[in-house]
Amino acid sequence: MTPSSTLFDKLWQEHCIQSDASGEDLLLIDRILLHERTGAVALEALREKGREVKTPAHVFCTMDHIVSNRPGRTRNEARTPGGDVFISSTRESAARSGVTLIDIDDARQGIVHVMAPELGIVQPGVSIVCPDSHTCSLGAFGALAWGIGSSAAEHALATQTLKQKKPANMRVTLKGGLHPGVYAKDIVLALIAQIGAGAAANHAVEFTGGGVRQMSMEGRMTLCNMAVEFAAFTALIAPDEKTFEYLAGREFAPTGAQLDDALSWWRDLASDEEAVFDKNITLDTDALAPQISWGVSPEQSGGIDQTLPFIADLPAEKRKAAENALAYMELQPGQRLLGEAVDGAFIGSCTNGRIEDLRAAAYILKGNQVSPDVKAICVPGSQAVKRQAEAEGVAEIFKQAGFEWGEPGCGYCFYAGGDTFAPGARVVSSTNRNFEGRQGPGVRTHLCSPATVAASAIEGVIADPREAGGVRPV
Ligand SMILES: CC(C)[C@H](C(=O)O)[C@@H](O)C(=O)O
Ligand code: SF4
Repeated sequence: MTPSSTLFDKLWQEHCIQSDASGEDLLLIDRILLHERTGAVALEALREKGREVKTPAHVFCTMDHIVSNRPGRTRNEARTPGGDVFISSTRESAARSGVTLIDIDDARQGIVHVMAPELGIVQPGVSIVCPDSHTCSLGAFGALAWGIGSSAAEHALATQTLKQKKPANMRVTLKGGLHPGVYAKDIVLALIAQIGAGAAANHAVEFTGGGVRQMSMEGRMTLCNMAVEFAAFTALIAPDEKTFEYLAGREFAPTGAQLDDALSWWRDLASDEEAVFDKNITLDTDALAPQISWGVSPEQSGGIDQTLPFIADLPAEKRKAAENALAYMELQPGQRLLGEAVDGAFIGSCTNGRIEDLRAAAYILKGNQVSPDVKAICVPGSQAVKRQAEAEGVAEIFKQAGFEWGEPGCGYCFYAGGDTFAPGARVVSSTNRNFEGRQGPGVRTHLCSPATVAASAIEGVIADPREAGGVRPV
C-alpha cells in the first residue's frame, strides 16, 4: 500500500485475492448475514444447485423482515400474506446448511443491521455482506460492509468470495460539533439534501471530522445506514476507542490474546494523512437545524423551520420531481411544515431503532401524552434494545405517553403487506425511505429523527424537538 491510501483502499487490498483483466477483483468475504426475506431464497437456490455453504460458522441468519411486530406475536406469525412459508423455509434451510439461525423467539433476535453489531459479528477490518441494501450501516465499525443481491449472496455462500469492481473514494467531513436537537439523522438528511440522492454512486464514503468522533456508535450507524440513500457503494468510519468499548464482551467479539492481537490491528485502521479522495464534501454541523423530508426522496428534505421550495426556484431538472412529490404529499410550494397535522408517528428501523434513539425520544415524551389524533408506534430494533429500554424505564415512558410497543422487526418501515398506517396517513418516521407507498399504500412519510417524531406525536402536528420540553444532549 502506498502511504497515501484511504481506509477503504486498505480494507479492499487486505481482502483482494485476485484482480483480473475485466477490472473486477475477487474478494474474500469474512462474514455473511442473511434474513428471511432474501437470505432464505439464496440458501434455497444453493440447495437446488446441489451446492453447500462453504463456511457455515461465518454465516448468520435472522428473522426480521416479514415477521409480525404485534406484541405477543407467535413463532410463525407474519404480516405478509404467505409469510409463514418464508419463516418455515428459512428455519429448514438454516438447519440443513448449518448456519447460525437467530430465530423469532431467540433473545438475540433483531433487525439484521442492529443485531450484527450487538452480537459482535461485525468488527473493524472484516468484510461482511448481506442481501440487504442497508448493510452499509455496519461500516460504522470500520468494516468493509455492503449490500448485495440474492445471486451474489449465493456466490458468497458457496465460495466465501465475491467478484466486485472497486468503487472510487469519497470523503464527507463533518465540521463543527453536535448540538441539542440535531442528531446523526438530521446531519445525514441535510447532507443528502445538499449533494443529492445520486451523489455517491460508485463511491465508498468515509465519514470523518470532529462531529463523527463526538458521535456515539449508534449515531455513527445512523449516518452510515443512510449512505445507500445517496447511492454510495458503502460507508465507513475509522474505528476508535468508542468502537472497541462497544464491542467489548459481545458474543462473537474476540477475547484474551485474540483481542490483544485484534486491537493492535484495529488501532491502525485509518486513512493515511496523505490519502487522496476522488470526491470531498464538507458539512458544517454547527449551522444545522433538525431536518425533515417533505417529498418522496430523502434528498427532498430541509430544516424543520424552513418553508418548502417554490417550484420555479428549483433547478430545472428537479422541478417535475418536486411537483409530483408535493402532489403525493398533499403539500403546497412555499408552505411551512411546522404545524402540519400528522396522523401517525413511528420510531424504529435499522436507521433509528437503537437504545440511544429511544432514549432521545423518551426524553421528550416523559410526562407527555401523544395527541389523540395520532397513531404512535415504537418498534425497538432488537430484543436487546427492547430489554434495555424496559429495564431503564424508557419503555414505560413510551407506553404511558400512548405509544404502542411492538416486537422487533422491519414492518412499519417497509410495507411487507401487513403492519401499516391508514391510506393517506401523514406519518413522521425515524426510518430511511420515503418513496410513495414505502410504509403502506398511500402513506405519506416524513423522515426525521426520533426526537422530532416524539415532539410531533405529542403536538399532533410537525413540531421542532428543540421547543418540545427540552432535548436530551447528544
Ligand atoms: C427487503 C430488502 C431486500 C430491502 C433492502 O435491500 O433494503 C429492505 O430491507 C428495504 O429496506 O427496502
Ligand atoms: S428496518 Fe427497514 S430499512 Fe432496515 S432492513 Fe428493515 S426494511 Fe430495510
